[in-house]
Amino acid sequence: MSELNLHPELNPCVTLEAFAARAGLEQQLCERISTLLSRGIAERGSAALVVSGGRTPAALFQCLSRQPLDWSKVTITLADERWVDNQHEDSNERSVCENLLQNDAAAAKFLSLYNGEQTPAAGQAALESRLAALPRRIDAVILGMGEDGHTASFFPGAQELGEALAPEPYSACTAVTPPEAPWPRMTLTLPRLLASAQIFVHLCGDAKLPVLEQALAPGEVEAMPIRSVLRQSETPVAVYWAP
Ligand SMILES: O=C(O)[C@H](O)[C@@H](O)[C@H](O)[C@H](O)COP(=O)(O)O
Repeated sequence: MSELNLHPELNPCVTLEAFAARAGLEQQLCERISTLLSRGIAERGSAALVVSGGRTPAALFQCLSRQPLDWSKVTITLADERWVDNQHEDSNERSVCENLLQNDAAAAKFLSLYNGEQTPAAGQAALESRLAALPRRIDAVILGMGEDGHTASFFPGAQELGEALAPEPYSACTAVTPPEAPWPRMTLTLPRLLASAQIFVHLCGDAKLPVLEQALAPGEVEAMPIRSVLRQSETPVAVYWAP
């Protein structure tokens, strides 16, 4: 593991770490998340974990699923979801069920972002109520990043991006129509994601490094919405990258 020195004036809330291999990244990230969840259980009797979809986290999920903690006291939900049912190959919930809700972690509670309404907008109010069951502060949030600089479903050019990033009026989730990515989405909002003890940005592959470097450089948040996470000063953010 080594320092990633991609930008001199790095936000003091953000750390960047490069790993020689994905296995080393996944092991460290798995241990840190396990520690955060165990601390939440010890302090409050329960813990909450927000994970992302996409291709990157499957091996991390499998490592987490074998962590020996009291998963029956952990609630897991997604940072965002494609508006498809959980049997669909593009469903993030399906990936969580197949890779994370297994082994020891099979005992965890999962809070689905998809509720069968015709559109995310139609399902938003009911989901907002369901998300109220989450603790005020999430113990750990795992985010990914697309090569366009999106994270969760904060897509550049999405007409709902402003609503997803706005601190007020508060909402925990919002519907998003990505200009290019498939499927309408439901995403947790930035305020909901930032109300957490620790955010991890989990990146793999050489293609993600220049995108991260550009995201850390000056520029509009709307052009690379992951900047909203990298520039805030409320929540510690650890960026982990492996080739
Ligand atoms: O629903 C999604 O697709 C994710 O939540 C999204 O934000 C993802 O984290 C990035 O697109 C990275 O995806 P990869 O891990 O596949 O590169």
